[in-house]
Amino acid sequence: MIKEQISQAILVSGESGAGKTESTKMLMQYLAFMGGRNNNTGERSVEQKVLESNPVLEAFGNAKTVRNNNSSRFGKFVEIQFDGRGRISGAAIRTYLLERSRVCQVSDPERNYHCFYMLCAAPPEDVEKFKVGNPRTFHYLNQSNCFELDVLDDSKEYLETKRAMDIVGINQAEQEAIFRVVAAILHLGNVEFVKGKKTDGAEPKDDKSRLHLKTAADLFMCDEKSLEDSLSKRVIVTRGDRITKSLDPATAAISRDALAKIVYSKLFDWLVQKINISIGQDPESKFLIGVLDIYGFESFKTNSFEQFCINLTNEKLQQHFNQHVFKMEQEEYKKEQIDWSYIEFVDNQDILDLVEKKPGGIIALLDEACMFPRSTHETFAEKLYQTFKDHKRFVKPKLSRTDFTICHYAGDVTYQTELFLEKNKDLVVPEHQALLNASKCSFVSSLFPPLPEETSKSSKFSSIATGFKQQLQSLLETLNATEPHYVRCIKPNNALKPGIFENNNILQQLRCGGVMEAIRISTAGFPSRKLFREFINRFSILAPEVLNGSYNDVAASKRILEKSNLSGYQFLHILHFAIIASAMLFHRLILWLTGLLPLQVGKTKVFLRAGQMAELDARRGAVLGVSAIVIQRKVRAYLSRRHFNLLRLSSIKLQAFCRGQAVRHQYARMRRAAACLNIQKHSRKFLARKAYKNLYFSSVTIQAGIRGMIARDKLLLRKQMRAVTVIQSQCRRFLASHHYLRLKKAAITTQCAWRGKLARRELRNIRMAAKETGALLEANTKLEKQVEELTWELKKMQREKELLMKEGGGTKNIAGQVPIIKEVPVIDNEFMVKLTAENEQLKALVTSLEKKIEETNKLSEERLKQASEAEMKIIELKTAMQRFYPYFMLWLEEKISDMETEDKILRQKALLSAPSRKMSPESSFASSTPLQNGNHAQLNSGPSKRFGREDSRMRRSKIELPQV
Ligand SMILES: Nc1ncnc2c1ncn2[C@@H]1O[C@H](COP(=O)(O)OP(=O)(O)OP(=O)(O)O)[C@@H](O)[C@H]1O
Repeated sequence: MIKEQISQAILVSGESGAGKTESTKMLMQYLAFMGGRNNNTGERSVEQKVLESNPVLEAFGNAKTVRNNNSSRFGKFVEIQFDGRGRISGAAIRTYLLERSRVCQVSDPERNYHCFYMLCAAPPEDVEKFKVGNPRTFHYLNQSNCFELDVLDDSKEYLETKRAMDIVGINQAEQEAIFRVVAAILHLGNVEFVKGKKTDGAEPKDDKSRLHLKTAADLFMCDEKSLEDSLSKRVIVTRGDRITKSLDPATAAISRDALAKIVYSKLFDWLVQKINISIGQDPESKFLIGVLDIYGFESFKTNSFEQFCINLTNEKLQQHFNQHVFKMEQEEYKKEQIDWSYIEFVDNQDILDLVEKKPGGIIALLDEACMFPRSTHETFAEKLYQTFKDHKRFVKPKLSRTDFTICHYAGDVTYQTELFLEKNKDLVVPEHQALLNASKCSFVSSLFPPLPEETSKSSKFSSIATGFKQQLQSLLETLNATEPHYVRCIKPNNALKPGIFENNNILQQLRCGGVMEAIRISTAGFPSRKLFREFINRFSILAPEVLNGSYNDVAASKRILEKSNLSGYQFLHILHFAIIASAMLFHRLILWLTGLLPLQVGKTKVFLRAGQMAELDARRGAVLGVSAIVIQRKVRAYLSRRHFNLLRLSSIKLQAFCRGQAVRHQYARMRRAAACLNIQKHSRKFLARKAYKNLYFSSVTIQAGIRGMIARDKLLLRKQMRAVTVIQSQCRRFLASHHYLRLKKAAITTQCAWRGKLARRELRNIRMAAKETGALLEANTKLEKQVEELTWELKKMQREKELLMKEGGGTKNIAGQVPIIKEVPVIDNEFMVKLTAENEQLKALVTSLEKKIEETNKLSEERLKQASEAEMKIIELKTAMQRFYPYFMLWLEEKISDMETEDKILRQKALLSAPSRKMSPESSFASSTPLQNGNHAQLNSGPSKRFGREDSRMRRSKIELPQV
C-alpha cells in the first residue's frame, strides 16, 4: 500500500468452516501490528477495538451449523483506514445480510445464535432478571436437539461478551436492554396461537402462551394487549377507513416470527453501528485496507433464499476475480500487442444477468411477486420457468414444480422457492413498528424510530434481495478502487477434525473457489507486468549498461531480460520466427507453445509469466545481495576502521586522562603532605610560642610578685620605722605634756589659793573701812558689783579662751597677750578708771580673737574643700584602677594599701594630737607665765609645729576614712 500508494483489499473466501473468520482475525492482528501506533494514553487503540469487537459480533451473528460450530451468519467487510504515513487512523465494519430466518427456524443439529444460549447460561441473578432458564423450554431453541457445544462454554462466553461490550463502549443500561430484547424474543417464540373461540381470529393457545406473551411484553416494556393485537390483527387502511382484520393462527405465528426476526435484525444493526461509533472512522484517511470475510459458496440439500443471496455474492466476487485476472488482463494484452492466445475462462456474467438483470432477472421477478398480494411461491416459480426456459444457466428440475436450479460457476444449486417471497420482504409490520416505538424502554423504542409520514402510510414493499444487491454493488465499487488480493480458505475435511485431508472434497472446493481456473489462467497468462520505466528502474541492476543512455526503454528492457537469462528467453526468439513461419496452421500447437513463452515485451510494458517476476526479483536480490555484501564489506571496513580509530583515540584519551588523573592524585598527595608539614610546623610553632608565653608570663608574674613582695616588705619596714618614730615622739610628747600639765595644775592651784587669801584679806580690810564710812559702803557695794562683774567676765573670758584654744594653736600667742586679771582692791576712782581701761583692752582683745576665730573657720573650710577634692581623686583613681590590667591593679592596691597605712598613721597622729589641742588654752596660760618653766616653751614649739604639718594630712585621712 505504501509502496504503490494505492488502497488494498483482501478477499477471504471459502466454504463454511474453511477458516475465513480465523484467517481474517489473523490478518487483522497482522495489520494492527504493522500499522498500530504506540499508545501511551492508556486508551484502547482503533485496532484493539476492532479486534475486541469480534466477541460481540460473534455472539450475536454466529451460530453452530452443520459445517461449522462457530459459523458467521453474516458477511463482514472490515475497512481499516490509514493516514499518509501508513498508521491506522480509523476503521469501520460493514456487515452484509444477517441470516434472520435462523432466529425462528433452526434445523437439527444446528443451533440458533450463540447469544440465546449464553443468556440461558448466565449467572442466576441475570437468568432471574431476564426470566430465562433452560434453553429446552424455548421454541426458537428446541427445534434442534443441539443445545450445548463441546468447544464453547456458554456461561463463560456470556461474561466474555459482556466484557467485550464494555470495551466497545456499550454501557450497563444498554447491555441490560440488549439482553432483555434477546430474552423477549425467546418468550415471543413460545407464544402459540389457536383459532379464537368467539372470533375467527387467532388468540394465545393457553395460559402458558399468555404468560410468555406477558413476559415478552414486560421485557419489551410494552403493553401486553397491544403486543397480542399486533401479532393477531392487522389494520387495513382503505380510502379513509381503517378496518381491523383478525389473522388466522398460522398467519399470527408468521407475524410473531416476523416480529422476532425484525427485532433481532435491528438489534444486530444497532450493535454494528455502536461498534463503529466506538472505533471511530477517519474521514481524512489516505488509504484503506479492506478485509472481506464473507460466506462462501453454499449448496445444501435444501437451499433457500439465504443460499440464493450467498451464492449471488460469490458469483459477484468471482466476477470481480475474473475481471481482474482474465478480462482486464486480456484486454491489456490486446492493447499492448503482445503474442498471446485467448485464455478460456468461465465468465459468469450470464449468471449475474440471470439473477440481477433489471428488468427480467430472478430478483426483479421475486420483487414483482412480493408486490402482488396474491402471489405465491408457485406463481413465482412458474414465472421463473416461463421467463428462463431457454436460459442455459437456468434449469427446471424434473421432479419439482416449485424448485429451480442455477448453474453457478462453482456448480449447480437447486433452490426451494417456498419461503422466497416471505424472506424477501423487508417489511416492518406497521403494528409492530407502532408497538415497539411506544415501548417504555428507550433502547427498544430507538430500534424502531417513527417512520416518515409517507413511508408509514404507503405500504410500499422493500426487497431484501434488491437491498442486498445494492450493498454488493457498493462493496464491489469499494473493491474496484483497491488492489485486490485473494485468500482462498480450503476446508480439509467435513468432520471438523484435525489431520484428515479429504482429496475429492478439497478438489471440489478448489474448483468451486475458481482456484483451478485461476491457476490455469496464471500459467497461460502474464500475471506480472511492469511499465518499461518501472521495469528498468527495478531491474537495471541486472544490466547496468542500459543506464548509459545508448538504450531506449524497449531496448533497455530487452537487454535486461537477455542478460537476466530467464529460462526460455533465448528460445523465445527462435520460437517466434518458427511461429511466423508456420503461419496459422497449427493453431492449437501455437497456443500450447505460446503458453510456454516465458515473457513478452509489449508497447509500454514487459509481461512476465507466473514466477518470472519472482525469478527476476531473486536475480536482482542475488545481485543486490552481492552488492550488499560488497557494500557491507566496505561499510564494515569503514565502520571497523572508524571504530578502531575511535577506540585508539578513546584509549589515548583514556590513557591521558588516567595518567593525568594519576599525576593529579600524586600531586594532590604531595600537596597534602606539604600542607601537613606546614600545618605541623605552624602548630608546633604555635604550641612552642604558647608554652614560651606561658613560661614568660609566669616568670614575669613571679618576678613581679617577688619584687612587689620585697618592695612591700621594704615599705612596710619603712612605715614601721616611721610609725615607731612617731610612737616614740608621741610617747615622749605625752610624757612631757603630762609632766607639764601636772606642774601647771599645781602652779594654778597654788596661785588661786594665794590670790584667794590675798583677796579675802583685802575684803576684810575694805569691810573694815566701809564700816567706817557710809560712803565707803556705797562705794564698797559698787566695788563688789564690779568685782562680781569682773569675776563673771573673767569666767567668760576663760571660757572663750578655752574655746579659742580648742580651735587653733594660733590663739596661743593671743592668749599670751590676755592680761591676767588681778584682784585689785577697790580703793578709788583711779583704780576704777584703770579697770575700765583694762576692760576696754579686754574688749578689743575679744574682738580681735573673734576675728581670728573667723579666719580659722575660713581655713578649716578650705581644708574641707581640699579634703573633698582628695576624695574625688581617690574615686577617679579607683575607677581607673578597675579598667587597667591586673598588674596595674596590684600596683594600685599597693598604693591604696600604702595610703591606707598612711591614713591609719594619720589617724593615730590625729588621735595623738587631740590632747595637745585640749592643752592649748592651758599652754597659753603657761606661755602667759614664761618665767615658771623653760621646758614648757620647748614642748610647746617643737612637737606642736610638727603636728601642725601633720595636722592637714591627719584631717585628710579622717575625710578619706569612710571612702576606703
Ligand atoms: N488456521 C486454523 N487453524 C486451526 N483451526 C482453524 C483454523 N482456521 C479455522 N479453524 C477451525 O475451523 C473452525 C471454523 O473456522 P471459521 O469460523 O474461521 O470458518 P469460516 O470459514 O469463517 O466459516 P463460516 O463461513 O461458517 O463462518 C474454527 O472454529 C476453528 O476451529
